[in-house]
Amino acid sequence: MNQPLPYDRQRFDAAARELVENTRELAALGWTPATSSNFSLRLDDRHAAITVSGRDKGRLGDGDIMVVDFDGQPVATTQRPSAETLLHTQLYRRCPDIGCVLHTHSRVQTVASRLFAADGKVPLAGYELLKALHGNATHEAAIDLPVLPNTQDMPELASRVDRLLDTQTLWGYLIDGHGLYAWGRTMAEARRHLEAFDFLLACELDLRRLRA
Ligand SMILES: CSCCC(=O)C(=O)COP(=O)(O)O
Ligand SMILES: [Zn+2]
Repeated sequence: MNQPLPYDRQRFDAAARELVENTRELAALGWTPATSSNFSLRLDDRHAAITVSGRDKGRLGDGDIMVVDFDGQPVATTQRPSAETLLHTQLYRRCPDIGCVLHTHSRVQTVASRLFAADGKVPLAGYELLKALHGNATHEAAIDLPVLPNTQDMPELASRVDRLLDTQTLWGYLIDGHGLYAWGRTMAEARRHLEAFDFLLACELDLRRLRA
């Protein structure tokens, strides 16, 4: 006899559809080269739906989404979750409001992460588009997008993120030579944040070129 699932199956099915649709759209922008990037949605207070590791994110089907608990362990499946699962589940565990985490490797994100790595942050100020980030009501907002050193040690990376979150509200961070993490309360909000960061980083790169 099959064991009952510890999560709501209908909720998982809906999350899988939403993840597949949004992942395909982000892949079509060229933001998920060479199987990179990973995407997740909260299911409840202990589980998230997340992309299976190593899949071509432009060709995902429902079978490429699985469930993990907030320790990053697979639930009711033998599939292997994203290698970066811990960077998703740490946010769900820590912040009950966070409903969606998106990670991409666009060229703009990767170049900016290299350029600003030594400073540990990208200062973003004076842009109307800062209002796309939840909580910012005016273009006069100024934020620092953190840039963390890359490592394959996910617990180490997760503890750096935890330390940042201890002192500030964040909607994303860069990892040097790697890509961008962004999140939100819903898929729509997480996408808005992801797209806003990518646009603002592209502006900063253009300004650097034009001023050189
Ligand atoms: C070939 S991309 C290297 C791993 C990575 O950074 C990534 O985003 C994708 O890893 P996943 O295990 O989630 O497919
Ligand atoms: Zn990655």
